Amino acid sequence: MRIVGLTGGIASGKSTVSNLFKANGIPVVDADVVARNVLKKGSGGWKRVVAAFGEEILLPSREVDRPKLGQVVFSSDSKRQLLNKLMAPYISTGIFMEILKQWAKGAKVIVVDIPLLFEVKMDKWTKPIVVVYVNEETQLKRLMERDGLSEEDARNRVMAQMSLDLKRSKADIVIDNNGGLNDLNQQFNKVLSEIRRPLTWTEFWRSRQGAFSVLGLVTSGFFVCKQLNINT
Ligand SMILES: CC(C)(COP(=O)(O)OP(=O)(O)OC[C@H]1O[C@@H](n2cnc3c(N)ncnc32)[C@H](O)[C@@H]1O)[C@@H](O)C(=O)NCCC(=O)NCCS
Ligand SMILES: Nc1ncnc2c1ncn2[C@@H]1O[C@H](COP(=O)(O)OP(=O)(O)OP(=O)(O)O)[C@@H](O)[C@H]1O
Repeated sequence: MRIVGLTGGIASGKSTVSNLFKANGIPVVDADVVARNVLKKGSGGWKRVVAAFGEEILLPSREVDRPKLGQVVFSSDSKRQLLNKLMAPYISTGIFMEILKQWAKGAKVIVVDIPLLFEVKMDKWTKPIVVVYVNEETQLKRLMERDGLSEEDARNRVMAQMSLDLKRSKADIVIDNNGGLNDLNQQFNKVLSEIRRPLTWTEFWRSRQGAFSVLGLVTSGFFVCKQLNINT
């Protein structure tokens, strides 16, 4: 199985690109969705986060008040690191389970959309790595417009991540999303044909089909050897 890593900065356009992959029949595992699920009321992640940050981060429904927790962690490095530490095991297990589900369904190529792919060192599990790049001005403008944030809050969120220039230098494929959606679509089509190229042998053995082929080979090898032993 080919596990494509999709990353970038906050509001650089990862979800927009993810939607293009989905529209073309490529399954996407979204780390933000996994992170949301592990913070649902009553879950293990929720309990640890409430124990560490207190009941003041809860809504009357006792679900986490996400904008409030965002305010807390995006204005303090130490609090963000604490949240990351508490949630990391739940998020990585959740992502692994989603990948496993796709493997069991027989998917040959999947995309894993992880904003913090490099920061949490999950880049070693994905190849190729696609970085959706924008310059800081476009990033801040799109972030402020989409989430209704002040410039200061938007800058805090951008600063909470590895710089996009550094991420770009670590990419196998860069999508420059400074232009409009037509431009993005054209670049996307090239990326799509790149990631749909035939699997390498290593990727093939990692797929469900490859694993069953190994099992089939081992089983028939066993019976052939047994037969040879009987006949000699
Ligand atoms: C702080 C929270 C509650 C704010 O929720 P909110 O709904 O406002 O934002 P959302 O989850 O949609 O995230 C939006 C974007 O913020 C960025 N972001 C989220 N968490 C972090 C973080 N810990 N460090 C840096 N950037 C982050 C990502 O680019 C993400 O795509 C939430 O982001 C969270 O639980 N973060 C910790 C989990 C995490 O690390 N998520 C990233 C997945 S790898
Ligand atoms: N090429 C583009 N032209 C104009 N607007 C765009 C373009 N690409 C994305 N956008 C807009 O920019 C905003 C951010 O994009 P998107 O939500 O895809 O980013 P993201 O990287 O997934 O963000 P996050 O890290 O917060 O999950 C959205 O409002 C989206 O509609």
